[in-house]
Amino acid sequence: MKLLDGKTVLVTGGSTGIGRAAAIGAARHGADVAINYHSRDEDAESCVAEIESLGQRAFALKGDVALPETATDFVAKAVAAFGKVDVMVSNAGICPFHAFLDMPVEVFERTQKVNMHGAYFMCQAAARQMVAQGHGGAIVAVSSISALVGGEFQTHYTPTKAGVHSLMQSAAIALGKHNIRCNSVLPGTILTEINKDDLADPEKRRSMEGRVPLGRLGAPDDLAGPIVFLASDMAAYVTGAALLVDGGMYVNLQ
Ligand SMILES: NC(=O)C1=CN([C@@H]2O[C@H](COP(=O)(O)OP(=O)(O)OC[C@H]3O[C@@H](n4cnc5c(N)ncnc54)[C@H](OP(=O)(O)O)[C@@H]3O)[C@@H](O)[C@H]2O)C=CC1
Ligand SMILES: C[C@H](O)[C@@H]1OC(=O)[C@H](O)[C@@H]1O
Repeated sequence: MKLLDGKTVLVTGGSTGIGRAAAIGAARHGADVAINYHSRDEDAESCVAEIESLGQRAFALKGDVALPETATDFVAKAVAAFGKVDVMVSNAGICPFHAFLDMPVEVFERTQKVNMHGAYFMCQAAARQMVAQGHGGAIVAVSSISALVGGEFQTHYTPTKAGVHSLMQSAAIALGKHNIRCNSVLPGTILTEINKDDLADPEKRRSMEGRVPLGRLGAPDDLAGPIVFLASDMAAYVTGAALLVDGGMYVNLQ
């Protein structure tokens, strides 16, 4: 069964990792897909090619989500290409691991701007378009297990993920009257570019794996199903929710 037949889905950070898996997952479920990305031109083009090979329409637009105009431009180009916006998957994010006491101001500010401001502007631009269309929609934001727990080298990052989770709760209230649903997914540790260097340390990797009851770290595709579900009409009465997708890592106290 295809869950997103005839829908138009926008994904930020779609060149690689979780965003790419979400974009291709949406296409497998019948959606036309627009991806935003920041620097990986070849990966973005190969994502578009993979979506087109599934028989769906797709395009990639390069832009920095930290800037409000990237969001308005992305939504406008999607409307020009596909005629409408049904789903926004706000996923783009960075996590430059760094100690707290000597955190450079630029690293702190850039992380806030990409992860938090980026999510805000993208979700707002998509919501404005959905309200104008008048037939509802769905927003899925990629938060994190880190919205709920801390990280020694993530003091700049975890508050942005809590912020994204909170943004979905408030947006669910603001947009419910327009039948626009807003939910977040909270991935655990998923093997992507964002943590390649951090998990190159075998001891760190073993210790993270050891915390997962399902016995393995996640793959980007592990997020595709939950994101497609929350984007789809199967989740028609789900809004303001947060779905942990972490192999059980969060509940594993002892
Ligand atoms: N991997 C994990 O363990 C977890 C990840 N997450 C969250 O998932 C999301 C995706 O991360 P993940 O797939 O792991 O990471 P990746 O590094 O694999 O992918 C990040 C994506 O975001 C894009 N991006 C980065 N900065 C910008 C920017 N300024 N403007 C537009 N796009 C940008 C990248 O584009 P490009 O590469 O083209 O520059 C890329 O497409 C993030 O929000 C992250 O916080 C949450 C929990 C766990
Ligand atoms: C980048 C990290 O490996 C990853 O990011 C998150 O949000 C998770 O909590 C992991 O720490």
